[in-house]
Amino acid sequence: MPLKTKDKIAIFWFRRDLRLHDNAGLYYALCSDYPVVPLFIFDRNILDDLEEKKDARLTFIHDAIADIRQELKQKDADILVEYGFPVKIWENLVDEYDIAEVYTNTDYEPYATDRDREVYRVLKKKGIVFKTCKDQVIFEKQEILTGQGTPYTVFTPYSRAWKEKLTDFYLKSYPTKKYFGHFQKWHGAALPALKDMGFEKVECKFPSDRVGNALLKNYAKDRDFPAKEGTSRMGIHLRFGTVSIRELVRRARGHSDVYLNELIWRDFYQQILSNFPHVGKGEAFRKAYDFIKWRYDKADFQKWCEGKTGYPLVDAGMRQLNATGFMHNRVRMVTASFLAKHLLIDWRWGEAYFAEKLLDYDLAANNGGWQWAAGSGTDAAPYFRIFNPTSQAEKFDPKMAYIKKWVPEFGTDAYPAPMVDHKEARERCLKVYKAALDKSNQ
Ligand SMILES: Cc1cc2nc3c(=O)[nH]c(=O)nc-3n(C[C@H](O)[C@H](O)[C@H](O)COP(=O)(O)OP(=O)(O)OC[C@H]3O[C@@H](n4cnc5c(N)ncnc54)[C@H](O)[C@@H]3O)c2cc1C
Repeated sequence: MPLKTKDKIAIFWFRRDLRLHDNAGLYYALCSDYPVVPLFIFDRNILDDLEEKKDARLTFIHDAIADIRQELKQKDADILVEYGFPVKIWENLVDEYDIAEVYTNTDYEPYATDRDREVYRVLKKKGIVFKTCKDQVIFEKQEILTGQGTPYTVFTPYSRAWKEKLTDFYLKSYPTKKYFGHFQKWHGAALPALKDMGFEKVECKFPSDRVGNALLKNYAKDRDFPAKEGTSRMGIHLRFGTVSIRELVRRARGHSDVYLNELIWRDFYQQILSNFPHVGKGEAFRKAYDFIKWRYDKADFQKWCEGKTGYPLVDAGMRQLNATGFMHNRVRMVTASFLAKHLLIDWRWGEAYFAEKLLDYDLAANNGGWQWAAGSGTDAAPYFRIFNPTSQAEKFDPKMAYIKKWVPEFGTDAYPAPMVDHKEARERCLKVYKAALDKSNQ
């Protein structure tokens, strides 16, 4: 049966939480007094900006929605899937259906915050309650503060406070399954195909959504070596919410403190973005670093993008990124540092390139990682500590297995000479950074 316009319903709006299990907002919707209709919007404000029409992230999202739909069908329920501009879509939905309440999970990115404010206005005009829930992080914005009531800007004390506050209460799973009978019973139209939205399905194997015991056991010793499969590849699942952060933290606790720490980094950068929104608007966390005279050299940037810098670890990383949409964390740090410090190219160019390519792209973590590498971010190592890409390769890829995989011509005449000399680039960087910081002190 189709969705009837006279039924009074609650809507649960999926965004970065594409799962039916352990989902906070969905749980509260299912506990409301109204039958629940799930909704997903393919958002043209985001999609229209994607130049690559074979974007694997779209395939991932589409697959996740199809899985949700499949599960709902077993309960005689369905999901409303729209394509367009969210505010406009909501204006239509409130006219068409008798909506009592709307539930969703908070999305902390600046675009999402602005969009939700607009949607709130549309709903309010009709007297519809809009409830947002914490789901994406363990602790949000104001939950972990210093003794002075200010946000932490240094990771180590933040992580200590985070661990002190953590109790089982924050990790409890939301038992949505118990309430699956509260979905509205109806059958909708087929999902819009990717090609109807101007995209193509990408044939690729996404990482599993499971983190095995062996991985957690060896994580501390293996995670820094890009040739090993030593990290969990949970990035894309956490980005789109196909895995619950509470579930992962429960797995990490008691198995790997080092892994838990990485999950805390994720919360840390989310709260930085919420508490210091200027970082999400193209500004350095430490304003003094915006005095740096960057080189906007397109040809050099292109060499970096293509993995043709003549520094094999940097090149391997960039080629892994271009070919797979993934880059190992250690190599993300080295490639980012190389762009900002060796090439003195504005880190924002690199940030944008990663945003386009990474399957696990997340504004808060990406911006945090880039600003860390450029020295302008939180908790930064002093700017004069500059990664040496050659010694990083010797230390973390000692048998050159990673390099040989991605840069097979390394060691032959076909491989380019280093595009900058490490020592000279280092000195140039120190000079330019110092001049900027001196200027900001004037
Ligand atoms: C320049 C730069 C850009 C980055 N861009 C992103 C990004 O767009 N999206 C992203 O999720 N991570 C980003 N990171 C952090 C990190 O590199 C990735 O989270 C990690 O490599 C993903 O692989 P994994 O899932 O196997 O990680 P694992 O090592 O298995 O870690 C598990 C999870 O912990 C979280 N995590 C781990 N390290 C960090 C970190 N430093 N900051 C925040 N969260 C972390 C991620 O959610 C990750 O999936 C970036 C790091 C740097 C230096």
